[in-house]
Amino acid sequence: MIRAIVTDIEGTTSDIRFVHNILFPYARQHLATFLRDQQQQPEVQAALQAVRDEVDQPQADLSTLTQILFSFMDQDRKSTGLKALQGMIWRDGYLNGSFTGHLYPDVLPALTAWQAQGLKLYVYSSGSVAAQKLLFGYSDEGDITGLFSGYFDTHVGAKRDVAAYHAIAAQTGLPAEQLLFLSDIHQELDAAAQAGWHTLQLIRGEADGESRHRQVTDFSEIKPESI
Ligand SMILES: CSCCC(=O)C(=O)COP(=O)(O)O
Ligand SMILES: [Mg+2]
Repeated sequence: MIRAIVTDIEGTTSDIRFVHNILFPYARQHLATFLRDQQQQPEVQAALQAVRDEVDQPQADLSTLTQILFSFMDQDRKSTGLKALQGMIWRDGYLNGSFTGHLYPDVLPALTAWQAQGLKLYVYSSGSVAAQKLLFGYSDEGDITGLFSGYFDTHVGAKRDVAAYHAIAAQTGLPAEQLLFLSDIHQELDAAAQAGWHTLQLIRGEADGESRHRQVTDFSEIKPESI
């Protein structure tokens, strides 16, 4: 029996075009100014140090780090340091009303119903936990963060690594067979399945012919009690 649902964001709860056409360009546009003005903030220093560690360049200065971060963005690299900085930059965008966090219309009704059934809800995204809370806190449907019991990002591991799903299961206190992971990316679902989780793949756009996971087109098709 499913007792908790863990959901991905990009391509699952929210349109990939919101992330790639709104969020990522906003971070790119403001990165250099943000780093110049905020580099002394402890959370910014910690993120920059994480980038130095990631590329093994302990002496890298701000100019070098800025170029590295631009190249990470070009590659859509799921760098923990980059993701932390993007989240800090997006905060201004949410607060000044530049955008709200996209939610597919089927998401909030389903999450609300699942919570009412007694299921615990969690988020697992490559975006930082702070960025996840912003997206759901300033969503198209208002602040829906109260629905979630917890948030996970790449600090537990990469989304294609089996170990990340073991770590999340341990933190929820539930056995793998009581956990359901929702994602649009079959390699992420492969890792969750290898950890013993149930999986469902969201097909919000083009079909994924290589997937071995059960597929649904939106959250209204998901019946946790029948899994
Ligand atoms: C928190 S919204 C931004 C998501 C993000 O930065 C990203 O790289 C997409 O990650 P996901 O794991 O949700 O596909
Ligand atoms: Mg996704």
